[in-house]
Amino acid sequence: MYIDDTIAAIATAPGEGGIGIVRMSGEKALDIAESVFESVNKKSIKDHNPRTLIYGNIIDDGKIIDEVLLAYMKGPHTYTKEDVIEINCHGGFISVKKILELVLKKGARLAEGGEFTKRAFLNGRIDLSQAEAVMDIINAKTDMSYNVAQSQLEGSLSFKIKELRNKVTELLAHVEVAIDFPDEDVEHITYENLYNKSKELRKEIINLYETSETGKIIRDGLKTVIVGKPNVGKSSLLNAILKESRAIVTDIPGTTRDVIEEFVNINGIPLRIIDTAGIRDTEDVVEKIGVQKSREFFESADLAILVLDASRELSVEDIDILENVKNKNTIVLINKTDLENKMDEDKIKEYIDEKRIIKISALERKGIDKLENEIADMVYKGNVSQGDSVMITNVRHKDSLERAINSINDAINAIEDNMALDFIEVDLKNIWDYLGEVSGDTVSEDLLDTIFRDFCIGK
Ligand SMILES: Nc1nc2c(c(=O)[nH]1)N(C=O)[C@@H](CNc1ccc(C(=O)N[C@@H](CCC(=O)O)C(=O)O)cc1)CN2
Ligand SMILES: Nc1nc2c(ncn2[C@@H]2O[C@H](COP(=O)(O)OP(=O)(O)OP(=O)(O)O)[C@@H](O)[C@H]2O)c(=O)[nH]1
Ligand SMILES: [Mg+2]
Repeated sequence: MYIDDTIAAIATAPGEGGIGIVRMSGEKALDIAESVFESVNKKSIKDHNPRTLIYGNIIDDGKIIDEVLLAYMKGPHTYTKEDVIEINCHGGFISVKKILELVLKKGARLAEGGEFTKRAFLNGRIDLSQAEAVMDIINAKTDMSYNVAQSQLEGSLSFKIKELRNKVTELLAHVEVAIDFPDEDVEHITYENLYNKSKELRKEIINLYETSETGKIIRDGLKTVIVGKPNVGKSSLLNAILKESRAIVTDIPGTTRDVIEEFVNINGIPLRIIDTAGIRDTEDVVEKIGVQKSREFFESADLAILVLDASRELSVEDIDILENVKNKNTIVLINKTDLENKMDEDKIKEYIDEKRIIKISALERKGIDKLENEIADMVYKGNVSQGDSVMITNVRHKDSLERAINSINDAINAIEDNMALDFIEVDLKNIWDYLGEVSGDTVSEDLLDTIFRDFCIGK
């Protein structure tokens, strides 16, 4: 693919900072840079060694805009494989904005989100899963999500997909030979061979697919909603987990009106923890909206933490919420265990597995570690992942693998039914295509646009 325009964007985060970077990529990057930059030694950019920082000024209409360091990287040995110019100017809002406007005036086009990385993909430096990993690195919330993304950027997933696709190619070759040179003996061996190899391949794809459950949580976080009736200590729990006084805590029921959302790292799992308004029937208009929101958040949660008050008897409201959570991923916390116990634990066990009932005191920060361990157990299901094996973290990849598995099931059924080899060939080609969606070998232009649109500007 030939790309002929030159893109520009601010690559650093907006705001006050020591240095800001304006970045350009494309055929005209060097010419545009030459037209706005004056090095102190008066030599043009191209007469300096590429990939060295050149000290000088950005000039517009004879006026100095900013004192900068400029780098010229000559394609194809660059991030995008095109000519790249980076201008390191002073940070803050104004300098970067002025320099960006100037290079746009000189013929560059404002880059779309992720467009530099998209070019790295289109120009063949990295595959699509690596490009997506770049974004995951930027968005990583814990060391573990970072490590998985880093390993994908290095090509761990690309390599695995290549390996799987090579196996499909081998199978296809067998099938094609048998189609081209029909012979009963050969055909018999082909079917048996195909059957065994297809089953091995299915196992391998399924193994990879199954990492996606944990993988998604490692990348996107576990949406965890704290629910319960008013005054049981939900906000106190949030504060205890965050180790800071984030939410307002009072002894007045109905204190929390809106949802409060924070990220916290629990044994490597990014937990999106959400404190909600206590659920009860109320005439207060504001509180009513809060209660409605609590219910909505609770519906879409990956994990519900139901808080009960140990110093009171189980009420109708508690039981009502218990009824709602019993079919979900739920942990029940019996809070305020520092006070005299009035809670009938046996009754709770009728709704929730005993293992998922934990006694805590949010006030004294007791039992929080037990809660954290239980969450980690639920996510890792015993097999603690360090995030160093090949892992599926991206829903798009998961969906493609699912399609590949369906096709290999079709192929295996076709072999079992002794169907004509042409049918099996079609299934195998589908597997090849679906696996190729992960690496980006077989994706449409539209899909690429949707994928890169979510990236940040300047990446
Ligand atoms: N200033 C700056 N910092 C940055 C980046 C950048 O583009 N600019 N990066 C990104 O945003 C990341 C670094 N990633 C990069 C990846 C590849 C190449 C590159 O030029 N690759 C060539 C040359 C390799 C070589 O010298 O052998 C290639 O692969 O052909 C550059 C940066 C992080 N830091
Ligand atoms: N003794 C004791 N008191 C607690 C504990 N946890 C919370 N409390 C107290 O219970 C009261 C209510 O706490 P909150 O955290 O505001 O309760 P909430 O569930 O968020 O209440 P709403 O926002 O109104 O739904 C406060 O007075 C807390 O200090 C605990 O473990 N032990
Ligand atoms: Mg509260």
